[in-house]
Amino acid sequence: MEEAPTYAPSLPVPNVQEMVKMNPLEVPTKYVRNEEEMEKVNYMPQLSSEIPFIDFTLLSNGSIEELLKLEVACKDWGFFQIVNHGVQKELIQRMKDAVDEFFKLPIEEKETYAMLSNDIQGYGQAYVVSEEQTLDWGDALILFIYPDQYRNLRFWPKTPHGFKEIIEAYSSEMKRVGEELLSSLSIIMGLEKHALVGLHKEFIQALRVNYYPPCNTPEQVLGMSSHSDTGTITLLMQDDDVSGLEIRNKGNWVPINPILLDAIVVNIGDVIEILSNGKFKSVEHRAVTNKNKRRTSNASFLLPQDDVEVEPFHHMIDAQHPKMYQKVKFGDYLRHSLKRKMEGKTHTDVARIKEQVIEK
Ligand SMILES: O=C(O)CCC(=O)C(=O)O
Ligand SMILES: [Fe+2]
Repeated sequence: MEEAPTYAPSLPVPNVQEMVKMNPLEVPTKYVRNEEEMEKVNYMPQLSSEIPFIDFTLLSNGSIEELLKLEVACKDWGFFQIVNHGVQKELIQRMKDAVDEFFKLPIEEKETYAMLSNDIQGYGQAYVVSEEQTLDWGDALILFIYPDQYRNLRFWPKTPHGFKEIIEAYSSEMKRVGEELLSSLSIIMGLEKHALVGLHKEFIQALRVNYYPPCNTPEQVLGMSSHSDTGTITLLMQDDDVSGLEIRNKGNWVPINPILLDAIVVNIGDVIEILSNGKFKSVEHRAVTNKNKRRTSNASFLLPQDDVEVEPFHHMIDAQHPKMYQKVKFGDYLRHSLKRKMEGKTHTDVARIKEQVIEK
């Protein structure tokens, strides 16, 4: 059986949780963003309530109304929240509790799962490619979950007890929900229901658990730099009561607050943007931090295999919608993005035809 391929190296950087523990008031200059990057002038919290909520059960049953909502969400926001998804509340809570317990472990124990210098699985940070780059105020645990043979159990925490089984059960639910969403996405792209799942043959699913410690001056730092997700779709679970996720919409930053417990935040990745020839948007997003509260989130990424070729569907190209992207091999595309710092949508350049303007 084939093991997971290697993705990309990232430079070692300090553990942020530990740094804050030792010196809670200090914000080293390596983390301080310039004002332009923080862009608080374009902060539009009042738009937050317009980000669509979609009933997953109705959607899966083919409700035209929900399919239309999904289409609007993918075109106008690139993000939506799903409710009524059938993932047990108790399982979601067990996942959140286990994540909390893991990050509470002493640093020495967490570091037994530290990323190696050549790849992104394990505990640490990704996307750090130069000594000069401004660093994110957060730590992460990245694991490959599917296909099964991509799992490297060396990086799967043994504490808290049962974490492995919780991750497996939780991820299997994210896979179910994700694949079902792709059926609905196929329909709104004018394709046969199983087309997108078929195109991927077998998905890769990766889990990224994010931990953002509190920051004494949250207006100066970012928990996660602005980026768009490179894969097909992402399913994100946020903390129940701590905000931090912000998304781009018409040049503004709009927060997605956890107002409905257990809602899953879904976003369209670059693969869907390319396949749909730009009709459905892979939207830039970032995480901000809080002064007194730590925040966690966990993201399940559904990605194509390395050898899958991605290019716009013919039927989505016409005189009004000229071809925006050229064909890319997903493995090359992903590695290209992992070799850079996260910087909005700049990594999508390799796939874009000519110098098209990146919408913000
Ligand atoms: O913490 C968040 O809300 C965002 C996480 C995210 O964008 C990611 O892991 O790709
Ligand atoms: Fe993301």
